[in-house]
Amino acid sequence: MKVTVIQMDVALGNPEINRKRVSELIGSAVSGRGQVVVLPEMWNTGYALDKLDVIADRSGEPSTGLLQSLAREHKVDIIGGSVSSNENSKFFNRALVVNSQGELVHTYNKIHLFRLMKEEQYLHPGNRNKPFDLAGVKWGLIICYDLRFPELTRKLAVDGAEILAVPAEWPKVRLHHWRSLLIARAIENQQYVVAVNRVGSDGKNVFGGHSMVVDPLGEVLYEAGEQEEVFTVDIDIGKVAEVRQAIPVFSDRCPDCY
Ligand SMILES: NC(=O)CCC(=O)C(=O)O
Repeated sequence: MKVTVIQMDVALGNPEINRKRVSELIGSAVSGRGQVVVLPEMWNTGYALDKLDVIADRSGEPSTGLLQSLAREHKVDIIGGSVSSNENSKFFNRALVVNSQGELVHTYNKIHLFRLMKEEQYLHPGNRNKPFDLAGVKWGLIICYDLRFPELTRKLAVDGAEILAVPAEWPKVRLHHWRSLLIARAIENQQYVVAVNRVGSDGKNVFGGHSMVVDPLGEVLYEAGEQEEVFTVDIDIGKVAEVRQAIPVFSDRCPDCY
């Protein structure tokens, strides 16, 4: 399976520019190659949280419709990172996943809201997260700060996830945590990790890029730099079962003992 990561800048508070950019990047980078494409966190608005009543999606639109038509047009599955979405005046940081037939196959509202970027003042947290099927593979998806809560990723892996997608807006100042936690989640859960960070600045934070794909042994298969970049990595999903058989963490774990 080929996974294409779109490491992009996000125009603060300007969904029109961001939708245009996402359309261009998906169109030019992946047209006709039959891949899973992954976008970063809050790519429609960035963290313009005080303007969400005007600029956020309403019930996932227009972002869902846009991703559905791009998926159909380019015949790609899209893990559409996350977008700010207004549900009856409650705002969520919501992940959207559409398959290549243009069907919305998964949504997830970020559970752990990040106080350092004031999310808890503007957004409502999600309260559930389950794996989903895409391109014949079982995926888990968490959003950015969720990465610091290993029990969430472990539960997704116990429930069957073989690959973890991590859309993010992770500041450069904590890149060391980003890299270390992504590699740790891959090793401890013996799964691939596909992590997509944004680049650029929103005036308050400079975002670090370093999107990466990590294999189930914790080897970094590709790591981007700190500029916009689109890259594709071949994933051998059979490696998940191989590693889980070689080091049987999932049969040796003892949740009743701790
Ligand atoms: N957007 C986020 O959730 C940022 C999380 C972050 O920066 C962290 O250090 O955790």
